[in-house]
Amino acid sequence: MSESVVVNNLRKVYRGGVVAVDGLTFTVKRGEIYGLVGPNGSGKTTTLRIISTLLKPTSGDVFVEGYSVVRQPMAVRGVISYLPEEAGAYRDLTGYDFIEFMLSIRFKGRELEERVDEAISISDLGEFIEKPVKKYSKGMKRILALSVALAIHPRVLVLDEPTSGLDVEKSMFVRELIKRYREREGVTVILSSHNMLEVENLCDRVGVIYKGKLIAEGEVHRLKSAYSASNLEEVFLRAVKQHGV
Ligand SMILES: Nc1ncnc2c1ncn2[C@@H]1O[C@H](COP(=O)(O)OP(=O)(O)OP(=O)(O)O)[C@@H](O)[C@H]1O
Repeated sequence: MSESVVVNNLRKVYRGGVVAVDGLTFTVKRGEIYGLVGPNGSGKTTTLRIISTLLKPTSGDVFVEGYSVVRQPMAVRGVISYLPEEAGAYRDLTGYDFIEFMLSIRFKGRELEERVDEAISISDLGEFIEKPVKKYSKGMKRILALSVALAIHPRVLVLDEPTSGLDVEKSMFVRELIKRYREREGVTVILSSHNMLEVENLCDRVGVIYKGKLIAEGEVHRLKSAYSASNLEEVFLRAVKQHGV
């Protein structure tokens, strides 16, 4: 597998002096599902927003499919889809109108029709697709936004807390979608999550981030054995202790 996303000595200091990301380096292989885990405020969202070109790093760089987020942000945008944690949809639009509007930014004519049909099929929202988004549950809104992100056919999919606040059924639906899409399209996925169990089941590798630094990284079973831990939460606690950060 070759490299798809290369995060290189990334640092982000917000105005006011908060160091959100502090020398982060990691690589995600093409077709891999990579999970960033860490507590509130550890720098996950900041990192994902930089990868998606929504935020500029203070120093360092990220290469997405070979394109630099600093020097070639437009090229990066052409190969990436980003699902923010609070992926909103305009309340008064129907699900169908939302999908069509979002996809019309990238596609036209016949291709737009095909992508809209694909997003509707991915979302599996049945008759709700014709109802206003304000009638949707949080899970349905997230699935709607994810179906647009997938119908774009990105080479890299960036998902901030894709299942946070969703019930068991909707979380499973989202996880299955991500897995299926990776199998089918070979997309690279980077996601953040607080749900260690979910990350264990979904991700090929994880990066444990704490105070803007990567303090452990690897396949979950290897991390568990390296830290003599029975689950990822224990890995995290032992890594924090070991690194003394
Ligand atoms: N726009 C901003 N201005 C100043 N500080 C910020 C800003 N956004 C985030 N921060 C700070 O940067 C740090 C990292 O925040 P970030 O949202 O990246 O963490 P996170 O790991 O995604 O947290 P969570 O799990 O709660 O979403 C925190 O201390 C946060 O308060």
